[in-house]
Amino acid sequence: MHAVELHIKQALTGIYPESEIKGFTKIIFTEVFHFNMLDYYMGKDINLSANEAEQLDEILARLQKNEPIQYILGYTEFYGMTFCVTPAVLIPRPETAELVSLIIKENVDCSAKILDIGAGSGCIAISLAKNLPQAKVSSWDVSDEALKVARENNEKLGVSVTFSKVDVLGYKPFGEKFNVIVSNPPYITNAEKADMENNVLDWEPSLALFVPDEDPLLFYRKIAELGLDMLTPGGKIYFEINQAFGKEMADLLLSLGYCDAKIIKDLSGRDRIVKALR
Ligand SMILES: C[S@@+](CC[C@H](N)C(=O)[O-])C[C@H]1O[C@@H](n2cnc3c(N)ncnc32)[C@H](O)[C@@H]1O
Repeated sequence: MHAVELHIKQALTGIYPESEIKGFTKIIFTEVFHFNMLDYYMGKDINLSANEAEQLDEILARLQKNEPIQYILGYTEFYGMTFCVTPAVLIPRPETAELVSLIIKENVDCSAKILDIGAGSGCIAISLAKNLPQAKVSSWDVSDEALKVARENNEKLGVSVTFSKVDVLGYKPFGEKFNVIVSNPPYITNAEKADMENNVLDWEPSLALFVPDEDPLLFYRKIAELGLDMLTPGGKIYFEINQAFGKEMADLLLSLGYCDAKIIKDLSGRDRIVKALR
């Protein structure tokens, strides 16, 4: 084993499983120190300068505190693009890419007006804007820090999503209409915290994650009610959902007067998306 690889292993053993340590090692070698992948797999040794050795120890100290590697690197991949991420934004998840894929597939031919509620890094809105070039995409978030990251990504990735500071829970519609509304809002109940990993609980923004136990559908209900005013007739609403509430979500949309509500499973077979027509 490389001396550096051994050093990483010793620093992280007992905190992470071996497979995850191997993943971090590969990222550190190839993405941080730009070591050639082939050389890495061939077992060639890696020589670090004094500065690089110091940088490695800083990274290991952060990993020892359970900080997600994406925040340490400052970026992550989503939908074939590199998004800046900071602890002010949720790290985009693969399930969310499935939501983006579905919306692109179902709206490919139209110059839709799309509203994304809860921008975070901007991953949904920016991926839609990039892949539906005729669409006009807007996105809201209540967090100034998240909006700063989303706007930076918007500029860096060369799209023109309009990001605005809006508290959706207090929003009163004023007549603006959209063809598509999408949201991946906070949806984890406090009761579910016990099952969550420390790297999420200690590092990702609570504002992006949690809803009160007594009202887990708080954001969905408010956004679906807004949709009644803000969607054009036949307009579409798409939500990423808590797997525990698929049926409740479909029932909620039908009770509000939406039609054709469908629950869609993610690649792991869990209820993950609900969509309906206005
Ligand atoms: C689950 S994260 C989703 C982020 C991003 N869309 C994604 O899929 O990775 C939810 C986002 O909703 C935002 N949010 C929380 N409360 C809000 C509110 N009252 N109004 C608008 N946005 C809110 C959070 O700041 C967070 O960025």
